[in-house]
Amino acid sequence: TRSTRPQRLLAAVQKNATRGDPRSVVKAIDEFCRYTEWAMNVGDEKGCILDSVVSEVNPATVLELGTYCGYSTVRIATLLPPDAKLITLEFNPDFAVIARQVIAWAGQEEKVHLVEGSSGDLIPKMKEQFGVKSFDLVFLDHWKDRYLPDAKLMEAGSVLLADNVICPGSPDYLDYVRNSPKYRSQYFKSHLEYTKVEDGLEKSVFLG
Ligand SMILES: O=C(NC/C=C/[C@H]1O[C@@H](n2cnc3cncnc32)[C@H](O)[C@@H]1O)c1cc([N+](=O)[O-])cc(O)c1O
Ligand SMILES: [Mg+2]
Repeated sequence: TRSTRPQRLLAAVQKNATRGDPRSVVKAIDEFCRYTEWAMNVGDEKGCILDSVVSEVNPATVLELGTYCGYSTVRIATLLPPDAKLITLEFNPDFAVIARQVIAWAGQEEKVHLVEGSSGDLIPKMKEQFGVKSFDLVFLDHWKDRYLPDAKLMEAGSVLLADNVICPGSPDYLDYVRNSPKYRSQYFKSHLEYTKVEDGLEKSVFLG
């Protein structure tokens, strides 16, 4: 049967990236998605904004919602100190299988804990299951209609960084974080990965 897009993306990583070199994995995925087959990774342009926010927050604990193929997982993990923890949630087992191999190829397994399941179920269990009361940084890049309900599950002090607030868009989430006194929100204008369409990231600092 025909391969899936994540399988073709992984094959491109294994063919073109150097094992243990996370930057070469990021580059291989970006080249594959730009010149061969588009895929919904945060991409190189928005990825640089993601990198700058991760470096600024310098988090000890990170939660990523929506692993997909592990592109942003690798970008974030590469910037974390050895004792930092990145928990990434993915409910599609086929995507999880691919992401684990991309993360391994990049040599980032030690810092990454990929948990299979849905954010709505897992976030309430974070404390008891992983001993993490709150995260220093949360990267939201999963189904756009889950951003707001999941943000409300996590109001325990952290910086939220959301992908795609313009395209495909998450209007209810954007309205909430921009108008709630609990957040100081900031928009980073960019483009939808590998295209000229406008998109951006929204960084929202929880004020308590
Ligand atoms: O739709 C987009 N992203 C949805 C991402 C979805 C990914 O997160 C997982 N997931 C979903 N809810 C989950 C809940 N819990 C765990 N994993 C979950 C899905 O299994 C998938 O791996 C998207 C679309 C475009 N686009 O141009 O169309 C561009 C982008 O950058 C995007 O991120
Ligand atoms: Mg996205």
